[in-house]
Amino acid sequence: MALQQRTGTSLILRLELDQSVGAFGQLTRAIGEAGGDIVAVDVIHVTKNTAIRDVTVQAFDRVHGERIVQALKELPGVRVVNVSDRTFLLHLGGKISIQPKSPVKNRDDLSRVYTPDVARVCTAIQEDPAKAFQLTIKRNTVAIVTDGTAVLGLGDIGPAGAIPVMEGKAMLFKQFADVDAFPICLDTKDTDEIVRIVKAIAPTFGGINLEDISSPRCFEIEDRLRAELDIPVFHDDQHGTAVVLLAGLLNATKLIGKKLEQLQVVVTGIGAAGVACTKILLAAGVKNVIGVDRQGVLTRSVNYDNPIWQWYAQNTNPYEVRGGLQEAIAGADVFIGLSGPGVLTVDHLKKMARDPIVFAMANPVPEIDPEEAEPYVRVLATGRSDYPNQINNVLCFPGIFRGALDCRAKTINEEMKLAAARAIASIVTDDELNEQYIVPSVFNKKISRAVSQAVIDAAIATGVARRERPDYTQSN
Ligand SMILES: NC(=O)C1=CN([C@@H]2O[C@H](COP(=O)(O)OP(=O)(O)OC[C@H]3O[C@@H](n4cnc5c(N)ncnc54)[C@H](O)[C@@H]3O)[C@@H](O)[C@H]2O)C=CC1
Ligand SMILES: CC(=O)C(=O)O
Ligand SMILES: [Mg+2]
Repeated sequence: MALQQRTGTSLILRLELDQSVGAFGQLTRAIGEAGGDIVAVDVIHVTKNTAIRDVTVQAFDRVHGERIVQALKELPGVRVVNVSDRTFLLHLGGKISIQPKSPVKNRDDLSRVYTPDVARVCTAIQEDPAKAFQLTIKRNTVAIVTDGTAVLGLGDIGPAGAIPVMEGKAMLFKQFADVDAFPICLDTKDTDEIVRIVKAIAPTFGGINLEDISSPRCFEIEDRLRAELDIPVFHDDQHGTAVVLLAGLLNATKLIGKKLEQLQVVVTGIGAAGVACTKILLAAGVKNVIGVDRQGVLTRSVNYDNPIWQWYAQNTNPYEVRGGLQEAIAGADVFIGLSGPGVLTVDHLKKMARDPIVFAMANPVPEIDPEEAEPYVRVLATGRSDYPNQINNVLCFPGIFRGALDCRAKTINEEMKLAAARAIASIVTDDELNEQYIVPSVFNKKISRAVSQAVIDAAIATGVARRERPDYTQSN
């Protein structure tokens, strides 16, 4: 309930009210009695007998919103003309658009941007394909590719249902790092077909951000595209999440005074994000990670059909813990949730070591209600923007692609990811670091520059940059 209250839903109610003394007071009282919170009132139109007003009301959730509307419908002298949900209003007609960089004002402009003069530019690129980086949108454009099979924690909701999330990612790419990103939602789940389509569209793009493709197909799709394309291919749910998780953990462990090597870490949800987070933790020095999925703890004594689980079981759970979360979490320092709501309980928290660190990162609803968990943990983080410590891949993907595009990296490798994680962590200074502030806010303007510069340095050091001196005086 508390979680719902903080999330809430905001309704704009267009109401026609009789112009009688006390009518507005009755209206506000009815909304208050139904538990709604009036956020704003706008007068739209007034006549001698009636007034039309837009009343913005905050409700706990959709059902609560419906109850408020019903209460108003039953109120004498009030007519509910229309109900709009502010979130839906923000999505009307989509959230992004394409703008030309210069106007086409006359025939001369037309013949340059289009035929006949454009043909000279086309031929120049045909003769030297690398010129596509200078003379087209390629240098600053990323494809956000999904098949809609693992959209947030909503699961397989299909490619059309995935569009709003991909549009949202495109907005964030632009706002935080001036990267032009375009949503591409594919109506196929076939691995071979996805690989073929992405390869076929790749010429337009400087990078491919794979998003919300379910495991285990996501691993093969990414591996094959990385091998076959000469532009960065980055599965955000794996690596973006892993980078931000590591940043958060580096800072959280400073607070509890433990080194990564000393930690017992439990990960629930051994899918795209869970596997990548585990890999980055192992690369950063964590020795004891225990993975738990629906069937329980992954252990090396079991043979798994899923090859990535087979790898996982061989490389984690060094003390061969068996059972479920109940067994895995006993004495654990860190819980990392990348599974779904309700997985973690207060009973689990009570079994953890002193000063527990809990990153409940499932979206949109975390593994445990943060308000329920708070009294039992030292550091708490979620993937959401309405709580402190938002561990979300948005802290990573804009800056990492900004850096990769600027140095024309062929790929995004492990060193670039580790550098990005350290850069994000370093934005929180030792003076600022506290339980409520282990990662910088998404709106901290330093992030994208710090991440992109760290990524460029790592790309140059590891020999994957094709351009060493990006020009920051240009926007792209
Ligand atoms: N905060 C962030 O930045 C991010 C959060 N996520 C969240 O992490 C979750 C997983 O995402 P992906 O790895 O992309 O999905 P995925 O579909 O690849 O993997 C999910 C895994 O969780 C397991 N799982 C589901 N419910 C479980 C339960 N009750 N107990 C144990 N295991 C369970 C599934 O069997 C599957 O192996 C989603 O809720 C997603 O929104 C994912 C990426 C980034
Ligand atoms: C944040 C994100 O990418 C996800 O939840 O899937
Ligand atoms: Mg995602």
